[in-house]
Amino acid sequence: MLHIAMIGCGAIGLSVLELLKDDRDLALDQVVVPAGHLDQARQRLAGIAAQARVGEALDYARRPDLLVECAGHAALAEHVIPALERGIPCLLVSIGALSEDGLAARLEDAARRGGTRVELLSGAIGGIDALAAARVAGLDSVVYSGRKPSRAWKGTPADERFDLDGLTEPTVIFEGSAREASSRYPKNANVAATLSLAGLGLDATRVRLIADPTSEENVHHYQARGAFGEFEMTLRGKPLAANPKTSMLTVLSIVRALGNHAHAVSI
Ligand SMILES: NC(=O)C1=CN([C@@H]2O[C@H](COP(=O)(O)OP(=O)(O)OC[C@H]3O[C@@H](n4cnc5c(N)ncnc54)[C@H](O)[C@@H]3O)[C@@H](O)[C@H]2O)C=CC1
Ligand SMILES: O=C([O-])CC(=O)C(=O)O
Repeated sequence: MLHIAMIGCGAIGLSVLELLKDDRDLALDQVVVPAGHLDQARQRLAGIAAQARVGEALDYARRPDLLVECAGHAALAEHVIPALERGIPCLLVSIGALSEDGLAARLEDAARRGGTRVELLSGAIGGIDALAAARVAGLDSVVYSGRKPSRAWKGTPADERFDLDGLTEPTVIFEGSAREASSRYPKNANVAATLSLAGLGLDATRVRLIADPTSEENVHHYQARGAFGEFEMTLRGKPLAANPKTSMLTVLSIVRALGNHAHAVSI
């Protein structure tokens, strides 16, 4: 039995728990959310994981075997780094946080000092195995575009620059490096950071973000070229009903990763 702690209990966290509630190899012991969200999290968990302790910090007395983060960028410094330092292995989806200066080095250092490992999950994108393998022989270019329905860009810097409700055709709302995309769009450009860390890095990976009033999908497309040859991938993800910014595949990638840790066979 694998005892897990979860950081965050929003659209991703609840969907993950719903899918895992009958898995006898996994037990959710703890959920961490900010102080203002404790009651809401307890209510949300009542039907699916009533046994879980809900707190604003991890209870190290009930040491989890594995911690999974699905909370947002701030959670890395607040919860993930301290857990790694104490030797708890961690799975992350808020990969864009690593665009912050020095944070990737702090994360790696914490894992080394704790004698443990941190795994960056593929989240809403696929092909990370191929991209990271291709990098071994050298990559020349990686170009990514992320296209989401207009409503997914509400509350982002694009909301200030564009009349999102008035758009009638696909509109480029950002063009630049993955580093800039990740820090300006923390809830919408984690995929850009994931591709960068698997591939050419945050500064050399080119990113285009698009608000598309004609689409109901989160469409991720990238093209990689290098010594290995080239490949191209398009992923048309369905957004979660509870959060239109987030694709369902993100949830499934966490469920897969947890299963791989808990079960006898991993794939
Ligand atoms: N790698 C990928 O492909 C993707 C990554 N993400 C990441 O996952 C995060 C969560 O996504 P959703 O569940 O859709 O968001 P959400 O807004 O529905 O839920 C966020 C949850 O985290 C909690 N939370 C917020 N700040 C926290 C903190 N500092 N410490 C602990 N808990 C905190 C909130 O109380 C809430 O329960 C996003 O912010 C994004 O960083 C999201 C989509 C794709
Ligand atoms: O869920 C998605 O489609 C991708 C996403 O939000 C991100 O890259 O942060």
